[in-house]
Amino acid sequence: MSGSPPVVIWEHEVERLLQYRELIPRLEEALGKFSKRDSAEVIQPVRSTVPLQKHDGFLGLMPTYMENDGVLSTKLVCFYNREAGSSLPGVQATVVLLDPEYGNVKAVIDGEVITAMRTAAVSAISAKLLMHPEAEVLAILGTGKQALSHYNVFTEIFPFKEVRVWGRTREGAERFVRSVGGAARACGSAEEAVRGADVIVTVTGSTKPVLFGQWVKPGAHVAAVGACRPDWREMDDVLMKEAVVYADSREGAIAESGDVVLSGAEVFAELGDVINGTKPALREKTTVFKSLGELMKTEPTSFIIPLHYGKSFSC
Ligand SMILES: NC(=O)c1ccc[n+]([C@@H]2O[C@H](COP(=O)([O-])OP(=O)(O)OC[C@H]3O[C@@H](n4cnc5c(N)ncnc54)[C@H](O)[C@@H]3O)[C@@H](O)[C@H]2O)c1
Ligand SMILES: O=C(O)[C@@H]1CCCCN1
Repeated sequence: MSGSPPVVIWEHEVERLLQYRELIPRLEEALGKFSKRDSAEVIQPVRSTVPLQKHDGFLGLMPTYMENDGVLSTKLVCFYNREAGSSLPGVQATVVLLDPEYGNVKAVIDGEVITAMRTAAVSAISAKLLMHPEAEVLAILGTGKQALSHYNVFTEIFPFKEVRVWGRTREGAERFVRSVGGAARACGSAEEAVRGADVIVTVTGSTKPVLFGQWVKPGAHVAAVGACRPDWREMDDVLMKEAVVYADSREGAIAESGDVVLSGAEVFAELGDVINGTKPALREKTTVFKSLGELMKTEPTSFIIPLHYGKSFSC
C-alpha cells in the first residue's frame, strides 16, 4: 500500500456514499470515544489556525488519530468572514487520509459534503439528546450550505410539524424555501422565526448575535453552528447565561467560541459525556449545543474508503 499513489475521491462520490442513517450512529460512537480522552481511542487536539489576514479568513488544520481503529487523517479547512457579502465560498475543505504506520497519504477526499453532512448529523445528535421529545417547531437561521444540510437531516429524522427559515434577505429565505420544495416557511425576521420554536439551528456567517435569549422559549434546544472564532458571536449573553451549554469538544469551545469566551458561560458537558452516561441530558432546561466541528472528520472518512472500494478493500 505504501508505494501506491493516493486515491482521490471527489464530491459526487462522497455524496453517493454517505448516508445519514449510517453517519449518525457512527458519529455517536465516535463522540463517546472522544469524551473518554483515552488516547488509544481518539487523539484530536484543538485545531491549529493560521490567519489569512489579507483575505479575512483562516486555514484550520484538524488532525485526528484513532489508534484502535487504525485511522489517521487530517482535515484542511479554509473559512472566511463573508459577512460583507461575496460570491466566493465561506468554507472550503479537504480531508487527507494517511497510513499511520508508513506515514504516506492514502486518500485525498473532498471535504465539502463531509463538512455539510457531519456538522448537520452532529447537530441532529444534539437534538436527539437534548430537545423536548414532543418538539414540533424547527427554526433555521441562515440559508447557506449548512442550512440546507441541517434542513435535510432534521426533517429526515424528526417529525417536525413546522419548519421556519430566516435569512438576511427575504429573497434568500424564499429561495431556500423553494429549493426544499416549499415545505418550510420564510420568516421576515429572526424573532418571528424563533418565537415559540422548540429547536433552533443557527447556521449564519454572522460575527454578531442574531439570536437573543428573550425570544427563546424556555426548554428550547439551540444547535449553534456558526461563529467559530473567539471574537465572533451568534448568540447574546442572556441566552448563553440562561442555557445549559453542551459542546462537541470542551477545549475547542473554550478556545474558539466567541459565544462561550465572551459571555463567560460554562460548558456543562460534551455530547460524548451524555452518550457515555457520565453527564445528564437536561431536556427540560433551555440547552445550547455549541458546535465547533472540532471532531469526527476522521470517522466518515474512514468508512468512505471501504465503501468506495467495496468490501475487499483493507486499510
Ligand atoms: N461548527 C461547525 O462544524 C461548522 C462547520 C461548517 C461551517 N460552520 C460555520 O457555519 C456557518 C455557515 O456555514 P455555511 O457553510 O452554511 O456558509 P454559507 O456561506 O453557505 O452560508 C452562510 C449564511 O449566513 C448568512 N449570513 C452571513 N452573514 C450574516 C449575518 N451577519 N447575519 C445573518 N446571516 C448572515 C448568509 O447570508 C448565508 O445564508 C459559518 O459561520 C461557518 O463557518 C461551522
Ligand atoms: O469544522 C469545520 O469544518 C468548520 C469549518 C468552518 C469553521 C468552523 N469549523
